[in-house]
Amino acid sequence: MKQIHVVAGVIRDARGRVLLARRTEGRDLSGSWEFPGGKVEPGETPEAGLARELREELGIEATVGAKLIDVPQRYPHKRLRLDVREIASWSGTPRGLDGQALAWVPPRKLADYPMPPADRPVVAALLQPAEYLVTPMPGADGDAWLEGLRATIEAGVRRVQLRAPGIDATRWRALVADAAALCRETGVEALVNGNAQLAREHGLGLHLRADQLPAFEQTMRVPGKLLAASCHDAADLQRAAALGCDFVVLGSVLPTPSHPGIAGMGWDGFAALREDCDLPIYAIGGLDHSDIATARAHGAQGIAAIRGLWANA
Ligand SMILES: Nc1nc2c([nH]c(=O)n2[C@H]2C[C@H](O)[C@@H](COP(=O)(O)OP(=O)(O)OP(=O)(O)O)O2)c(=O)[nH]1
Ligand SMILES: [Mg+2]
Repeated sequence: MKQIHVVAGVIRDARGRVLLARRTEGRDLSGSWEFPGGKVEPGETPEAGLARELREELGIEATVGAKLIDVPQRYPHKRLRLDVREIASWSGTPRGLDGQALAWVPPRKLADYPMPPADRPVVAALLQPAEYLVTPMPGADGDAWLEGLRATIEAGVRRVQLRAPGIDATRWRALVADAAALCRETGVEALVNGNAQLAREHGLGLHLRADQLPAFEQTMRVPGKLLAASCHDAADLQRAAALGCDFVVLGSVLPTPSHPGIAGMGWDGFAALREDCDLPIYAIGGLDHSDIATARAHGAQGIAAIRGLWANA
C-alpha cells in the first residue's frame, strides 16, 4: 500500500492556544479533532501544500515554519505520513470553510480532544520532553553518580529512568531515595527500572523491561504515575500499548557498545515498527542530542540514551 503524504499545521494564537478542526461527517475519522491540513498534491512542496490547505479550509494566509514531527501511521485502509509543521505566522480570521467546527485549545488540554491515532505522537511531541535519560551504572562513588545526575538535569534533561542492572539491592535503594529527592526538587519526571515496589515506595514512575511485559498486571501499576517500557519488536510494542503505557523506548536503532554484536534496526526499521503503534516512542541505541531532528523525522518522540545524555560522560 502506498503511503499518503499529509501535511498539517500547528497554528497558535496570541495566548498560545492551538487551533484544532473537527473532521466533518461522511469522511474517514469523522468527528475526531485534527490539526488543519490535508494531502500534498503531486508536484507540490509540503510547504506550498500546507499553505494551500489552510487557505482552502480556514481562509488564512500562513507562513510555514519548523518541522515538529513526521508520523508514519497505518490505518485499516491506508498508510500515511503525517508531516506536522509549526505555523510561523498567519493572517486573517480562521473560519470553518468546509463546515468543520474549530476550537482554540490550550496545549495542556489537547489530550482531552479525541484525535486520530497518528495525532497522539504529535500531541506528545508538543508537550513532552524530547530527551529521556537512562542513568549509567553507578561506580564505587555513589555521590559522583548523584552529582552526574544533577549536572545532567542542569543541562536540561527533564525525564529520567533510574537504572542500574545487577547492583546490590540495599545500595540501590539508598541511591534511588536520593535520586528521587533530587528529581522532585528539580521538577524532573523520574521512573525506576523494573522494580514496582521501589517505584511505589518513592512515588516514582515505573519503566518495564521488555521481558517483564508479558506477566505485568494492571494492579502492579503505581497509581497516578508514569508507566513506560523498553521494546525491541512489534510484539513488545503491542504488549506495551495493551498495558496502557504512557510512552515506550524502541531500539537499538544503531549498534551500541552496551549491546555488542547486535545490529541496529536502522531508522527505516524504526519508522516501520512505529507505523502500527500510536504511543510516543523514544529511539534508543547509539544516539545523542544531535539525533533528535532525525528521530522526529522518523516519528520518534526524541531520543533516549545513557552516555549520549549524561553530563559527566
Ligand atoms: N489534516 C489532518 N489529517 C490527519 C490528521 N491526523 C490524521 O490521522 N489525519 C489523516 C486523516 C485523513 O486520512 C488524512 C488527511 O486527508 P484528508 O482527506 O483530510 O485530506 P484533504 O484535507 O486533502 O481533504 P480531501 O479533499 O481529500 O477530503 O490524514 C491531522 O491531524 N490533520
Ligand atoms: Mg484536510
